[in-house]
Amino acid sequence: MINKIMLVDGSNASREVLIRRLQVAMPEIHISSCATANETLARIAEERFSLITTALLLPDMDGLDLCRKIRSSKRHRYTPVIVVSSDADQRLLHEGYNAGVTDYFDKAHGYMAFGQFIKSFLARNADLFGRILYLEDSKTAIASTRQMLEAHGMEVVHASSVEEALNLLEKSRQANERSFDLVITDFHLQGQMTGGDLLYSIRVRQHYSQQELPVLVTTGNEDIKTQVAVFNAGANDFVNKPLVEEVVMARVRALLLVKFQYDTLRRQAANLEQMATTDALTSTHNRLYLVEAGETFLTERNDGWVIIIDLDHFKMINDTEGHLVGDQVLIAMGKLLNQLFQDGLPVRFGGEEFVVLAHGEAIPSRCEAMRKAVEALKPGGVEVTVSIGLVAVEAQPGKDLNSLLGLADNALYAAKDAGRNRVFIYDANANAAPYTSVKETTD
Ligand SMILES: Nc1nc2c(ncn2[C@@H]2O[C@H](COP(=O)(O)OP(=O)(O)OP(=O)(O)O)[C@@H](O)[C@H]2O)c(=O)[nH]1
Repeated sequence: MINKIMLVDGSNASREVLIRRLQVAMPEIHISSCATANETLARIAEERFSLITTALLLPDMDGLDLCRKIRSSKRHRYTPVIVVSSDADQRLLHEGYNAGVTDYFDKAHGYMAFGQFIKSFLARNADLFGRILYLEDSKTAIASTRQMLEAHGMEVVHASSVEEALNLLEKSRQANERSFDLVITDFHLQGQMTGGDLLYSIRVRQHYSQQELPVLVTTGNEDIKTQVAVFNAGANDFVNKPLVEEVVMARVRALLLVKFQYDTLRRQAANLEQMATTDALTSTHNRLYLVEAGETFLTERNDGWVIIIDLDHFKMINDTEGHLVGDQVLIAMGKLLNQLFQDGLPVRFGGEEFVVLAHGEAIPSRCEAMRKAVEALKPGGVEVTVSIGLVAVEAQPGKDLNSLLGLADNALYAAKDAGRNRVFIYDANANAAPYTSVKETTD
């Protein structure tokens, strides 16, 4: 996480303005500042910063020399460094890359633009930190690789055998905890099972795709045959031993990027699906969802019911209390239906009409309880009642959802005709009768 910025500038006035611009653009970020290069070097040896900005002319050192020193430090070797200057183009073109400058803010754009520039830089270069399952059985390799990964902000969980690695993967899946973002494994292990076996289990047995769980293989053998074997086994990529930090980290970041982009796409797809099938006002399902999932829901069991609920004299509520209060009533109705029919499929059918699909012998009595609950609801102090019509799927053999909705609607009209605020059931003899006349058992 980027949360600490070091700002280096020899001029008090300029430092103050730049800090203010950063604070305005990113109030959540902690900003420290230094006036000289030596002060900066002492400070960054003590504390870890996620970004450093520096002027090109400092009282005690050239800004690019400071950058070189930052690059040779252990702690901030990979920390982005941004030069802030008004005429650095030529120098940066010739020397900046070698000195390790990451980017350049031209003061000619004005101080106002500085905060937004850094904010957008951070958004575009968000650091990639992942949880890595690391399988290696050589003690010397474990310590150094772990240290390297942790120095780059990775969380490392080590396993020394394939069995242990598979156990850790399975456990995190079962516990539904944050699973691993990347597996790094040696291809040739001393135990009975090899890195190839681990890959086989991950891809074929546990069905993780290469985007869901990337695997980076380390191998001491770089011949083409081994490379082909590594990829055939389902690895995303490989690195040769002895490991070179820059190479390993470039691969790790590229694979984490694949994984995180895949996670984001999956989350967005799930959100879109949710939005497309949910009624925005009442948070019940919408009509589209009823069409898509209704028939399947009813055929899951043989004791299904189709229920239509209509608010009584809702036009009057709108007319006397206003549409906003009307909306509050609809929201309260949606909440109640979602609560009462968590095991069912509550839907806003349109306007002030709801449909619920539900299973169980006690559905008529649950509808009567719902009617009473609406009476007691009084959302925003408004007295509200509902009329309810329902039909049992079993009593109407061969009827599809559309026809059942029509029959439930007949019962609803009978309830309205009989004076509203009541439950009517459409029975097997094509009669719509009030709830109280029906004998029922409870679930
Ligand atoms: N506030 C609000 N009103 C809505 C919304 N959708 C539909 N309505 C209103 O719901 C009312 C439905 O009125 P009617 O169909 O005449 O039914 P009713 O007044 O409930 O009468 P009965 O059903 O016979 O008891 C209309 O005034 C619509 O404008 C909505 O999203 N918000």
